[in-house]
Amino acid sequence: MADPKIGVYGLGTMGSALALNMAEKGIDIAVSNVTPDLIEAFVPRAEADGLTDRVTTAPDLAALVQALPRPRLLLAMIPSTGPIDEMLGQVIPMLDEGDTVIDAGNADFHDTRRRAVQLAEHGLNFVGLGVSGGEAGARKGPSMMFGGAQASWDGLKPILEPIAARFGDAPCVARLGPDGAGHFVKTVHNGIEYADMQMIAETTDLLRGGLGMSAEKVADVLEHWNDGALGSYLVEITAEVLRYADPHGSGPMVDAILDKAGQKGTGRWTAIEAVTLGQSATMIEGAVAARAWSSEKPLREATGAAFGSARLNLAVEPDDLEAALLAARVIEYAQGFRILEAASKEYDWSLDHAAIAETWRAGCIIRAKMLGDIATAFHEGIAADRLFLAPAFADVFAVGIPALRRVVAAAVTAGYPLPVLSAALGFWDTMRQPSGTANVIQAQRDFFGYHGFDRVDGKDARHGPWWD
Ligand SMILES: NC(=O)c1ccc[n+]([C@@H]2O[C@H](COP(=O)([O-])OP(=O)(O)OC[C@H]3O[C@@H](n4cnc5c(N)ncnc54)[C@H](OP(=O)(O)O)[C@@H]3O)[C@@H](O)[C@H]2O)c1
Ligand SMILES: O=C(O)[C@H](O)[C@@H](O)[C@H](O)[C@H](O)COP(=O)(O)O
Repeated sequence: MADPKIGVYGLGTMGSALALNMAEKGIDIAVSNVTPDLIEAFVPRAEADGLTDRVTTAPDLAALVQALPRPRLLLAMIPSTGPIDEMLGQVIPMLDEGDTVIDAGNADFHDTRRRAVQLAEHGLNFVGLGVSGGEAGARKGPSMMFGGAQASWDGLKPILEPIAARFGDAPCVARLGPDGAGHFVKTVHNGIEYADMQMIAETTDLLRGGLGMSAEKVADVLEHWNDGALGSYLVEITAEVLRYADPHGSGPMVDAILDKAGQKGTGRWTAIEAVTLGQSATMIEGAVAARAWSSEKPLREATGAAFGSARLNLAVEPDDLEAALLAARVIEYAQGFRILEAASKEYDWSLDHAAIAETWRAGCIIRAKMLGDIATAFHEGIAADRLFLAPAFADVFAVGIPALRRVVAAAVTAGYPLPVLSAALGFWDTMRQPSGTANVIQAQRDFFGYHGFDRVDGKDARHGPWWD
């Protein structure tokens, strides 16, 4: 058996899939896990795929480090909170100058920046690798967002490119910047994922609850949309899940699922970073809020009992829903790239937004046809804070905004909650106002707090007459 090129620590859902992907692409690997069960479970899977010759199993972290030739490449696919710090505490003394540790989990980029500094103090490299695509993506080709030194990228590229998803011939992996840049881009990816999932759920509710369609019929509609400009992994899988019947009951499987959404944090982190960077991403915030509110089912039941939960007849056209969702999706990506641009400036990352869009074209959860147009728009020079002004989307908005307005108006009138679709319209109508309402805010702030304001005419009088 040849020397392993890389070690994989953590053989859970993602780690085991990524390891098999590497072995399948001809990369010799060593693997281990904190508990032996997942190591034992991994071996027969490697055997079943005919990959045993590529795999060295190690009983624990120390043996895994020993199994790796120097300079070592050690990839961890474990929870990126406490467990990664625990692991680093154990492994740093075992490693030698020039070795590299890769955190491929969903880490908070602040932690990644801190860990990069920590390892550098020991002459070690730390890479924050955002990995997207779920289990299937990890196994057959994920999208990967690399944050770390150029030298680390040069060393890992021969491993990451062969295992990555491909859009045409292009591998969906790129070095996006130093230290936390990769994990930050992955976090925003997940924020957009939250907003897209919520928008599709809101639209499904309008089609089922509002237009009385069966789950099967909605699946037909989404499948049709997926053949068009809305083509994307999330529209595709929503159509698929709507077709499943409940094996333990009767009716559609989705109706057997409790309407309380989980969240592990990346959406929340995106919203927090956006606000901190002065880039409020209302669609992502709306999606995070919708998940949080969904967990308060008893309160929703009590409020419905107290004030009625009935919804009125909904008068919308399915074509309007399609056009509205498409326009809202452009705004959702635009809000995402505004956060990325703000962070790029704040942390001096010089993010290449076209490369980010290209990395998201295949393998990841938010992969969508639209990402091709987005990448082209950036190559053609659109600024990252105004993707919605790209000529490629002018027609989308010409049709989609009036449709979105009709959909939101009808839904609001009929009592259908649209935290994310309505946020899209709120953003659009705010950004297209040359003169907004902030003058009143400035007057109020000055009135109660002497905060001052700038005058339209530029005159040097920063406080109102209420102070005279
Ligand atoms: N699932 C996804 O769709 C997905 C996609 C992209 C990224 N991610 C990220 O990938 C990482 C792994 O997720 P997963 O879905 O593979 O989770 P998972 O199936 O729950 O596996 C977690 C892995 O971490 C190990 N582990 C847990 N606590 C540990 C500790 N204190 N020290 C060392 N190892 C520990 C587990 O080993 P034991 O089971 O033996 O404890 C297991 O190997 C997470 O950061 C997650 O956010 C997940
Ligand atoms: O890109 C991906 O492969 C997914 O986004 C992945 O990272 C994971 O499934 C989410 O983090 C789940 O997040 P929630 O549990 O917060 O929905």
